[in-house]
Amino acid sequence: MKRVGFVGWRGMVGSVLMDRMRAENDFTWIDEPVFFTTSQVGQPGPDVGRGSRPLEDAKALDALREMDVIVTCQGGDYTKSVHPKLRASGWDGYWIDAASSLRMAPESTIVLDPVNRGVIDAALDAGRRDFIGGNCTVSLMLMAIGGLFREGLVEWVTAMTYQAASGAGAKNMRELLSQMGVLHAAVEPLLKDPGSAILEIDRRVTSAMRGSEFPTANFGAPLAGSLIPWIDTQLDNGQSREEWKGQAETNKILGLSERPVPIDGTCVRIGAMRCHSQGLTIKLARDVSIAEVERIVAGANDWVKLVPNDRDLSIRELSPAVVTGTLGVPVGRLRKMNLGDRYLSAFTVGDQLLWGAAEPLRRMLAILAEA
Ligand SMILES: NC(=O)C1=CN([C@@H]2O[C@H](COP(=O)(O)OP(=O)(O)OC[C@H]3O[C@@H](n4cnc5c(N)ncnc54)[C@H](OP(=O)(O)O)[C@@H]3O)[C@@H](O)[C@H]2O)C=CC1
Ligand SMILES: N[C@@H](CC(=O)OP(=O)(O)O)C(=O)O
Repeated sequence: MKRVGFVGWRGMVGSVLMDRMRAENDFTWIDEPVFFTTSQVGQPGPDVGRGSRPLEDAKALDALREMDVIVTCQGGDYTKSVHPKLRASGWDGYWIDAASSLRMAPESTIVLDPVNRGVIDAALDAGRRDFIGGNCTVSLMLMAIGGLFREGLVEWVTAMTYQAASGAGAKNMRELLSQMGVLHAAVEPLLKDPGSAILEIDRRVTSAMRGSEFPTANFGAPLAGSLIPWIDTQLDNGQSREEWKGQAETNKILGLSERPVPIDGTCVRIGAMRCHSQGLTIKLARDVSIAEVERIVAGANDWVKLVPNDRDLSIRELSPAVVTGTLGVPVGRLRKMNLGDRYLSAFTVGDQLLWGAAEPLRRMLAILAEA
């Protein structure tokens, strides 16, 4: 592959992408990686094995037009401002993007190749040029239960999510930790005394959380010791945009837009660092045994990991603390519900910066290199 331009490579998602590309030796098959920036033009770029070159201007269309592929993790505003101008100028390179702005555009393909390689290949054959990473929650849900969709077993899904601070950005991760620190500081002396009254500890924690000094500039509300039941903007139908993405993106990823599978739920921010968890209720298209469900789920891709519905295993393996920083997507708590034989309950956890953001982009670049 000739010239590949990287925009947004030093941000949080971009850094995870760079780490994964280094780990997989992906830079060895790129003739000329070119690093762009919106704020550090001329400063030394990263050394990915052939010395550092000065950073190029990410808004300079002439420099971008030289690229065969552009990979951007810079964000939606950048995409909205640069992509249309590049395409209008006749640039016909491949655009690989982490941001949501272009996902639902008819010309775009949402990439999650362990789940929709066929859709990606058909798009390439049709001459498509825009390949966009999916929403983290959607991608992680499909990595977990893609096998059930593939077998046509899903009549509908509700997803109740437990989403990490990282989905809101690096500043929010810092704010979560600052909030935790303030809460701890408010009760540190009492914690050291095993005889102190727990209700006094709780009173001081609540008072700190509600105090005007509590750091909430980024989340707008306490997250440590609490939760926030809204992610992204408000839509007229009462959904949050994050909830809307569940059905819209899943069906686009799977190529089911003509007969969409209904998907809905409630998306909630919790105090995890970078793993999103989801409690899923799935109405099966027909009654299938749990053993068969487990076989289908476990065999869907190389990263999904079936966790037997056992108390100790669930506590040990279905947890953000265990999954964070890994590509594994555990799925467990699989059981039929009191609601009836076709109602399946499941719980899954995944790193939202890996399969939720960077990994599908890295793999799309690799697919282009193979083509
Ligand atoms: N966060 C997430 O979970 C997900 C994010 N995305 C998409 O990816 C986009 C980027 O998200 P994210 O990586 O969180 O954004 P970041 O804020 O971490 O980085 C975006 C850009 O900010 C600039 N920047 C300014 N100051 C710094 C600094 N101190 N350290 C690093 N970069 C800095 C960099 O651009 P420059 O070099 O030009 O200054 C960087 O590329 C999002 O807008 C979203 O569209 C997609 C899926 C998940
Ligand atoms: N909205 C997601 C993160 C994200 O960036 O999503 P999207 O790529 O769909 O904008 C979250 O807050 O957890």
